[in-house]
Amino acid sequence: MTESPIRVGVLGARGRMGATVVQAVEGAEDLRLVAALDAGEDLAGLGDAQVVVDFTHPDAVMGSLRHLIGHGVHAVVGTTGFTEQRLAELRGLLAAKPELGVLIAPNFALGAVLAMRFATQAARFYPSAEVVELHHNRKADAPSGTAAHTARMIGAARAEAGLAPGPDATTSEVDGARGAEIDGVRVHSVRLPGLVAHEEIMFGGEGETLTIRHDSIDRSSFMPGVLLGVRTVVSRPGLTVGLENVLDL
Ligand SMILES: NC(=O)C1=CN([C@@H]2O[C@H](COP(=O)(O)OP(=O)(O)OC[C@H]3O[C@@H](n4cnc5c(N)ncnc54)[C@H](OP(=O)(O)O)[C@@H]3O)[C@@H](O)[C@H]2O)C=CC1
Ligand SMILES: O=C(O)C1=N[C@H](C(=O)O)C[C@H](O)C1
Repeated sequence: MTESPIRVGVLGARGRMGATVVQAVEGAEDLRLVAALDAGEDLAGLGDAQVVVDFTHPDAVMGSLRHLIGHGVHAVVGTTGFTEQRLAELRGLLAAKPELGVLIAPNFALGAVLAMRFATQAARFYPSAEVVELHHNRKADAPSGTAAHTARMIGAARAEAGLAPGPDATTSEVDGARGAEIDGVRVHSVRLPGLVAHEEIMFGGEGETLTIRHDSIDRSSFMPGVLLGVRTVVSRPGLTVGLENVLDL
């Protein structure tokens, strides 16, 4: 007997990512699109969705997640803006719903996940690391969720290896010229029309540099990861942060 398709709802359905997700879900035989909502639409319109995919806005996502968890709906979230405080709140809400899964991934592109993994492996071998992320100029947040996640992963690997802050002789700077500091790692944001989503992770050491670069040149790059998330989250209770955990990297 064939299994019934997973019923999927999409939040942010008229946005750049949401519209691409709608198409991807419609094209998948084992999934059925049951709702596609955007800003201002009542979440009751999600109907009997089993899994909801959220690509909206950092200011909107927590409200939606509170509703989804309260109504027993699994969630796959690409929206950025997750702080430790937000994650702690979600863990608290999920504790009362042991069967429910929420997957939050700052980046659903396979290459971006691999780039972060490779960067984490490289981190302990170099005294200095910096991240440059480059995106389209319609992006709401800076730095990107991916760059923040990358910096945190590198920062953790550096701390575990007992590395001191990278050597840096800067004593005078224009505000912002050295980027934002996340867990001891400098992160720089570029916004230009024509770009989609790109990241360079740069390491410097004695007489050499190592650069790991990933480019999403089309939003279709995120879809295999999103669909994998939808198929996985229904049998993965609790909060999962990062697609690397689903891919078991
Ligand atoms: N994890 C990943 O792999 C990726 C993550 N992202 C992230 O996804 C998010 C969306 O990006 P993108 O698609 O480019 O943004 P867009 O602005 O193109 O799309 C967001 C859509 O969500 C709508 N929206 C806002 N609030 C709500 C709400 N409460 N309920 C339903 N819909 C809402 C917006 O409507 P309106 O415009 O009217 O406000 C808009 O149509 C960002 O945080 C981005 O960083 C993006 C790409 C990949
Ligand atoms: O807004 C985007 O476009 C993207 N957002 C995510 C992020 O902030 O990391 C993922 C990807 O970089 C595209």
